[in-house]
Amino acid sequence: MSIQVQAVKQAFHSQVVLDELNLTIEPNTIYGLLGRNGAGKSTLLNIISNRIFADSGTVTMDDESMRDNDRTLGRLYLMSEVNLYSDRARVKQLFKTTAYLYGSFDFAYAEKLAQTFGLDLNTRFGKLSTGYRTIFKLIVALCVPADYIFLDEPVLGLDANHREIFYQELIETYSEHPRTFVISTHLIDEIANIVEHVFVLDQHQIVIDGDVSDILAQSYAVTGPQADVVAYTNGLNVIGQDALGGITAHYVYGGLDDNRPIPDTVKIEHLDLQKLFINLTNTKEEAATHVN
Ligand SMILES: Nc1ncnc2c1ncn2[C@@H]1O[C@H](COP(=O)(O)OP(=O)(O)OP(=O)(O)O)[C@@H](O)[C@H]1O
Repeated sequence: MSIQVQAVKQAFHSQVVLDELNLTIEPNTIYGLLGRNGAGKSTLLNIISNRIFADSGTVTMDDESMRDNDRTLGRLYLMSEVNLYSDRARVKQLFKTTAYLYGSFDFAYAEKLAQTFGLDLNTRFGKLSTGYRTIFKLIVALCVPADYIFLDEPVLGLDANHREIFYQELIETYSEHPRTFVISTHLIDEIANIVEHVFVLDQHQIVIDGDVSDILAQSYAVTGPQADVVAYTNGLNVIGQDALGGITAHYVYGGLDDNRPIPDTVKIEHLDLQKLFINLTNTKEEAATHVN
């Protein structure tokens, strides 16, 4: 019961956003969808959710097309910045509307979450602050009976305490009731320990598609005197570099050469997800500014 995105192309006017993009979203997994501003993350989530139709390519759930397919689309929920709610409706009415649209809704959990976040169920949607609108949408996303939940910038406008509550609740609800979450966010450090698998979208394609632990296991920072670092990383996949004082760092993705002796002057550590992402998606101009 997975979702397959195959050869999806999307352009707006003459600007290509997604080009022959492929990926598979499996059941019961927490994904991170990472990409620079304008990379096409929202476009991709909108295409999978039928909010926009791709120029070409297919989106299927177990070989069944998801295009205009109520059965498959009913198993999916997209939380995004787009406002689908009437300003006059009260929060509790909106929960009922969602229950009607999706066939059911976990009212007990929604009330518990509202209490935890301090959201008054009697408030009209239009009176909610930016942060509380996000909180309302998050509560809906966690309480709808969907198997695939897409969270496009889920913590937009949330303060640090509310972000922490959200991450905790996400982990708890996922462990009690596994389903798939795809989280698109720029706060990579905050989700690095939550997501199991990442997609990195860059240059119109998915450039990384893998389990976080596997990806980080083959991502390295090699630091030391410039000549030694350059000699050691020669021929490896160097995705970025920094230089500070006499110390040079080369960032390597894709493994080291086990037969190559490591000079005493050189230190090798694993990269974290954020540092890996920054180096993978740096433009040449940006990368040049890191080197003295
Ligand atoms: N309806 C539209 N009409 C024209 N251009 C669009 C439309 N939707 C998106 N775009 C363009 O497509 C590109 C990708 O936008 P998208 O919102 O998918 O990126 P994103 O990765 O979600 O970005 P961000 O992280 O900044 O939210 C951008 O250049 C955007 O301006």
